[in-house]
Amino acid sequence: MKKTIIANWKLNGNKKIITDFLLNVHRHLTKTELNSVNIVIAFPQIYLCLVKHIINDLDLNIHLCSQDVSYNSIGAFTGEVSIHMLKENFVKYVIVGHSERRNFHNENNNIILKKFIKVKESELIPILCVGENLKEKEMKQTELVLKQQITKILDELGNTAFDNTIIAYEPVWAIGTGKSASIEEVINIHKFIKKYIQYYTNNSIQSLSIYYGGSVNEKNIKMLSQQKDVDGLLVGNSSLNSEIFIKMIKNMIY
Ligand SMILES: O=C(CO)COP(=O)(O)O
Repeated sequence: MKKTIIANWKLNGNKKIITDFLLNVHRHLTKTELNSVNIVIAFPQIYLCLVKHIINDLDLNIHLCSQDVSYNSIGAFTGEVSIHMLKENFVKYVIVGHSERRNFHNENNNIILKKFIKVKESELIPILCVGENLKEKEMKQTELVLKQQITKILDELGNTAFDNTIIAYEPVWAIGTGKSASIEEVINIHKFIKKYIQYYTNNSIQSLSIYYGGSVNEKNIKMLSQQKDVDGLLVGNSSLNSEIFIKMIKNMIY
């Protein structure tokens, strides 16, 4: 199976920066390289339509991801973007429960569950972000926190909750800090998540992928992507520069 790289641009970029970025990717990666890795980009939602046109014009094998979605479908919800709107704009993946949404927008496990359900119902692929903060890590509560974040969804949706979905382990203390989790930590946690869900669903889970995110860069991406327990990587800061992003993709291949 191809490994995935997701560029999460958060609140960054503009039309020119995004267009130049895609032109550089087109210029510096061969067709074979582009097809060796599943490349997914989460630019700010407002640019997704523009990006789809550029990707089509350049014939780039890149998929679109949204950084968030509303759990409402239609109506008086100022500022929100619905799953239908994302679907109309060719989005394939939707990030749900990123720690920045949890922390800066007070999204709790109930809100995240509602968003997760919306994405699953629409047949887009949800990427559920989970992870502990520094205090929880220091208090050795990582597994407890992960269980709480995951169980909410299992309780509501049952054994098929995570079929054909992605869970991204993103420890909050590793995001934007330059301090990635160690390979051992990543492997252990990914194994723990998989085992916990297998246990909960009596082993009936199908095609659940587990990604890692948190200070992934051009140096550590090779080692991380070579691990069989790591199906993909979510990259913030290091994905903003096309040169580094291209280097990361090459490092995943060679
Ligand atoms: O939040 C992230 C991906 O969703 C990770 O961000 P950084 O790569 O900047 O640590």
